[in-house]
Amino acid sequence: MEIAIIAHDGKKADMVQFLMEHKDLLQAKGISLISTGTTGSKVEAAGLTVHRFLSGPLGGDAQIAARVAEGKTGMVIFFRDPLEKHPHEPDIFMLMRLCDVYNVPLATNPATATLLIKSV
Ligand SMILES: O=C(CO)COP(=O)(O)O
Repeated sequence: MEIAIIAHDGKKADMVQFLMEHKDLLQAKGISLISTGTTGSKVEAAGLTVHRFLSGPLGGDAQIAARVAEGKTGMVIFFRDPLEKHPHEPDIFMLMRLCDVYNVPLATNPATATLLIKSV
């Protein structure tokens, strides 16, 4: 199963903590991870293998949205920062919208992500 990992800058520390807590499970289940560019470097630093797409503001969210639409990505874990403005907001909403269009599980905070990852 392919899972997308994305975090806004203000949430990257939370994402790293989440990954460290669930690293064993992610590796044991043979999950392949994909990520937006800068988030991907954090995923790698956490000791996990990940395929990195472009940085979010440069089209990375759109690339992952396309994979959701194509049926390639089965879950999206996207720690959004609700207290910041983002120049690529249309891409962010597109990704979330396509998760709903294609009924792909989407977690936007650590509490939901923890529940979702335990169900894999
Ligand atoms: O902006 C993002 C998600 O909308 C994340 O992009 P980065 O992982 O490149 O910081």
